[in-house]
Amino acid sequence: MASLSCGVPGKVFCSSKSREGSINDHMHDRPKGLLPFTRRPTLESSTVTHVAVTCPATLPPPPPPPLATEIFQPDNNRLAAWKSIRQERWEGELAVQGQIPLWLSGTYLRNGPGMWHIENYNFRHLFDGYATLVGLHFENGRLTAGHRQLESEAYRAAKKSKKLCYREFSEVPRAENFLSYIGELASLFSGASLTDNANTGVVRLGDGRVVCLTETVKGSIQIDPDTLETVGKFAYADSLGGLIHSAHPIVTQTEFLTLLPDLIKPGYRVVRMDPGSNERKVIGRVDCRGGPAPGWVHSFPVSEHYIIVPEMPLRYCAQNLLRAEPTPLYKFEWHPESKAFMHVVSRATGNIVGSVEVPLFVTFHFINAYEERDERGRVKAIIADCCEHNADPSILDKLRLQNLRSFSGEDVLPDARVGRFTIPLDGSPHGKLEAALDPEEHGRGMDMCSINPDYLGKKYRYAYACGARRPCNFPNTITKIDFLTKTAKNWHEEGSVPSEPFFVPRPGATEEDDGVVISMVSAKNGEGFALLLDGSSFEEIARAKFPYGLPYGLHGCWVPKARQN
Ligand SMILES: CC(=O)/C=C/C=C(C)/C=C/C1=C(C)CCCC1(C)C
Ligand SMILES: CC(/C=C/C=O)=C\C=C\C=O
Ligand SMILES: [Fe+2]
Repeated sequence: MASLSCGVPGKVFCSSKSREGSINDHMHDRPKGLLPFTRRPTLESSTVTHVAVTCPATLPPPPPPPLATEIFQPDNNRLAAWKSIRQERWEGELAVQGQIPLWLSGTYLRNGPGMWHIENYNFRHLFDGYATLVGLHFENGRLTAGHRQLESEAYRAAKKSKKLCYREFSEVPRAENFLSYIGELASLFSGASLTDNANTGVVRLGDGRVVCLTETVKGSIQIDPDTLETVGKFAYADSLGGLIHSAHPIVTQTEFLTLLPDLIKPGYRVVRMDPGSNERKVIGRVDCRGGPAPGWVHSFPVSEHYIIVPEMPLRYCAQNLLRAEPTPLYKFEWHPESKAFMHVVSRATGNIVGSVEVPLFVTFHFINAYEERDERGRVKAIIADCCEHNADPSILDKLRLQNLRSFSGEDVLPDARVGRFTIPLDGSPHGKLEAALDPEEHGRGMDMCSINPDYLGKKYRYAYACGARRPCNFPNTITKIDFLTKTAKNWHEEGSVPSEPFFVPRPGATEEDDGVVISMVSAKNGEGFALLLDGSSFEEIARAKFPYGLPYGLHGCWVPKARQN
């Protein structure tokens, strides 16, 4: 029986029908000699009928004992971070150790690729997995939690046909014959074969709608933040076309800004959408200054008056898009000769007010940006911070599931830092890129960042991110960066993998770090828990264990509880 039950009494969706899945022994990406990581239901068997019942206060069954032939690695084998979620959905109240502040009222939603297989076929890369949404509902110091698979077309088609039907980050459906290969090439250009598996992030628009996103434009899917149910496609009501966009739009109460890379005439369109509207409007365009294709724009920063468009030498690659087998850089290519640039677009006019060459860089995530003024109050430079991988694109391949699942104790996570760009607006041709603090402060690991949202685009002092306690193969600490003192405070629990720390400010706060930091942790012993740290002291204030291990997840958002009256 693969169904889950709750750790505390509560409303739980229990499986009315389920069967233990076969052991997956066809893992194409498993190192030779290692046996399966876990028993788990097949995709089919996890598609169970769910009935809301009240469960007794039982703990879930312990994980199955390893088979006699299994090589048991106590430190590595139980971690749930890189294992597919075992059931489509669950919901229940969690017992809380510690104190949840009473002011914390609302829902933290986290999205991420939580299911990395179809039947006995295992995906290659972290970013390939089908989206799993996790929700934490905080109210009056209590916590109700749950997860649910996102019902994208890609996920539904895979369940129905028991095979991959759309192109994921690294996975490509197998063409059955030459004619179907030609058909697939055509459908790649029309976008029909691209995934809508919105597994990267989730945002709350100014009008209250909640949308899951990935890098394909068609992968914009609205969900209900209370039930985690899929509402339907978020269709853009404009004729901008374009197949891909930044996975991280800038979303505030008043706007939605994103970048649409143009692969035909290399450049980026800067677009804006109002709350309540589905229509994006172009506010500017940046032509690339180097390379055969635009640089990858997983994210970008904004300051109060400007949108900053990064042109990274890790560029989209048309040939790699067509390949059935991935290259070490997947759909991208490293072009150091094409150089790197930062462009600055005025929010008011859409004009380019600055464009400078910068040192080569690799980043997924920008942290924030702000304007520096001269003594007469004129903006003289933009400061833009990012999680920078020392201009080494190999980080992308380190996120292959085989690498993540096979930690041997060797320190294999490449070094990263907080990269701080200084982009002059006085016409100088070059900008600077330097470490904002000594990377040893956060163990030379740096990714998955957040800030106090009230400081978006403004001068700020603190950032929260995942850092490293070495040796490791993935960021394994939660770190609070203080840009003023150039120091970091670090949370770490041996063998565990925390997801992106998300900062929620206390209503009425006057200090930037007055609030809580939420993260979901996959623990070494196979368990999963929600963790709350005090934003200021960075001490743990509460944790609440899920009745099952949590797969790793990427980005989240906060949905405040609607005020009554
Ligand atoms: C999870 C994450 O961070 C990134 C996901 C990126 C995806 C799903 C990218 C998909 C793509 C294709 C399916 C083809 C076109 C290129 C590209 C945008 C990389
Ligand atoms: C998890 C990650 C990088 C970790 C490297 O240290 C990147 C995630 C990117 C997508 O959101
Ligand atoms: Fe991201």
